[in-house]
Formats: sequence, structure tokens, C-alpha cells
Amino acid sequence: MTQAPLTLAEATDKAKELRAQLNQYSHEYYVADKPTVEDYVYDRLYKELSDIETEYPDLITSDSPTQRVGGKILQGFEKVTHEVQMYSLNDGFSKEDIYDFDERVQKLAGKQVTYCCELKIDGLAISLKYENGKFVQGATRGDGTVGENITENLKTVKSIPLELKKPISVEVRGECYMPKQSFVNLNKEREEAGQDVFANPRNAAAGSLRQLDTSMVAKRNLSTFLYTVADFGPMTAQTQYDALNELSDIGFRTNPEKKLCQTIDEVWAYIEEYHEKRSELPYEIDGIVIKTNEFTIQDELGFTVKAPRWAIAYKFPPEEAQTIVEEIEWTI
Ligand SMILES: NC(=O)c1cc2c(=O)c3cc(F)ccc3oc2nc1N
Repeated sequence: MTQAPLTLAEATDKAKELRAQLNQYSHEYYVADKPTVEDYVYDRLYKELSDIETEYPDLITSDSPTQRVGGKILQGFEKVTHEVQMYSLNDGFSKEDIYDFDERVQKLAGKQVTYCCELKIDGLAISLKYENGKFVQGATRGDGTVGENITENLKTVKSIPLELKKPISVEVRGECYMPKQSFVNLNKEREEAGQDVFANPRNAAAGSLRQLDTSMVAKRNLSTFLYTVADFGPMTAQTQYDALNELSDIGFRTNPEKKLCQTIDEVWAYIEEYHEKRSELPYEIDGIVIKTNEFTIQDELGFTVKAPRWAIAYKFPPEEAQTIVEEIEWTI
């Protein structure tokens, strides 16, 4: 029995209820990696909302899950100037480089420091701006000062919240990446279609975010891990470790493998641990990022022209990267 059409008032309330429910399910699936309902439950509610929005287009809101599918053809990407410079990291390639880094930091800080260690996700650095909790701008790093406005494309990335859990204004940074399995599937599709394949997940993510057809981006199953607060707004974290937890609390996806290390020996043990575990991860990493944990020390140490003095990226030896994807291909 088909349902009697809803009045505008009923449709308005129902759409609000469905958006909240669908965005909660989407957060659980794409951000927390802990889905609580089967896909068919989500799909049924999504269709109900989509039908209401078709009937009453004025009820479409910027944070509606129906806005994730893209469908805009962009003419190009405007330039964006980063108010807060997006630096790169100095690299380290050996145990000695890491211990030298620790020595320099201890000397500059004049005291024992603790380190926050994070996996170095091999994707594309992005900056996300929110005003009163709403996603208003997404950009690439570019040269660190000027990047490209890829807001429309990033709106289709399901782990990027269109609205935060609190109506705050912040700017955050992280990595947009393509999971290994999505990379293998995409290359299979491209090979079958006689198209060039991507060399690695990082290139596939970068190529996807450069698409001018946003519906193409929506199909690429990109994801994110956020790791930096550029403009704190009302956020209160005083250390990198707490900032990662605060980013998660307001709705961002953060990487769960972080570790607070009291000494550089603990840092080195973490590096060796994840050098071993690297091939088991569902995403590519090309190393480990080590940061002094206290923000007071980061402020004291500051930046060179190119990079922060308070962080270093330990890079794994590159030759293994290919075998990792080859291993995945055998599991298909
Ligand atoms: N790829 C990454 O997973 C990753 C990258 C960076 C940066 O590029 C980065 C650059 C800065 F100037 C400062 C902190 C940073 O922290 C970072 N943390 C991470 N986890």
C-alpha cells in the first residue's frame, strides 16, 4: 500500500530525522570503522530521504548524505592561500638520523621531551576548514602557501564530516588516501577498460582528487586520517597526542596506531614494530612521523624555512613498497 504523500511540515521533520540517522550510521561506518547496521537498513532510509528531497528540493541541506554522490562538473580548481603555512617534514633514513634528531631536540628544548609517534600515511596532504561546524573549504597543500580548492571533491569523501559534532570554527590537516584494496580493484577495472593503471595508491588518490567530475571522485572510495590542528578555535589540546583524541571527539577520522613515547628508544621500537606490521595494514604507509608531544616545546623549536624542527619523518626503505601491493594482488 503506497504511503499517502507527506505534507511539507511532515516532510521537513522526517527529512531532519532521516539526515541525523543516516549521518550517524555513516560516521560509524566511515569514521569509527564500527558499523552498527547492515547496508540494507542504511539504503532503505537513504531512499526515503532521497524521495522526500525529490518531492521537496528546498529541503536539501549541505550536510545531507545525498550530497555525497557528487554530480558537479567543475571547470577547474581555484587557488587557495593557506593562512597557516602547510610545511613538509624533514626526512630521516636511519636509526642514527633518528637519534641525532632526538639529540638536537633535547639540546634545543634544554630538557627531556616526550614524543608522539604516528604512522606516515602515504596519501595526499589536505587542509579542511569549518565555520560554525560546517565544512566550508578543502584544499591541497600545493607549495605550502598556495594550494588548490578541492572542496567539491572532498565533499564526496565519506570520512570527511560535512558537519562537526560541535558548531565550532577550526582548520585541520590530514592525509587523504586510497585503501590498498580499493587501489587493486580500481586498477583491475582500468585494466579491463584498457585504461592506464595507477602506479601506487598515492598516485591513485591524487589522480582521483584532480577529477573535475565529482561523481567520479565519489566512486573512488577515498578515506582520510586527520593529524594536525592549524587553527584551534575553541579546541583545548596542549599536546599532539591529546589533539588527535580531540580531533576524533569532534568527528574526524584519526589513525588508531599512535603511540606516546617517553624516550627515543621507545620511538625506535615503535618504528621497528610497524616496519614489520606494514604489509598487514589496509593502507600504505611510507614511514613513521615523530613529533615532540608538548605544544609548548613545538612553539619553542619552531620551523625552518621548509619544515618544523620538532618533527621528523622516518622513511622505510622504498624497495619493499611494490612487494606490499603485489602481496595484496595475490589475495584477490
Ligand atoms: N603523512 C602523514 O601521515 C603525516 C604527515 C604529517 C605532515 O606532513 C606534517 C607536516 C608538518 F609541517 C607538521 C606536522 C606534520 O604531521 C604529519 N603527520 C602525519 N601523520
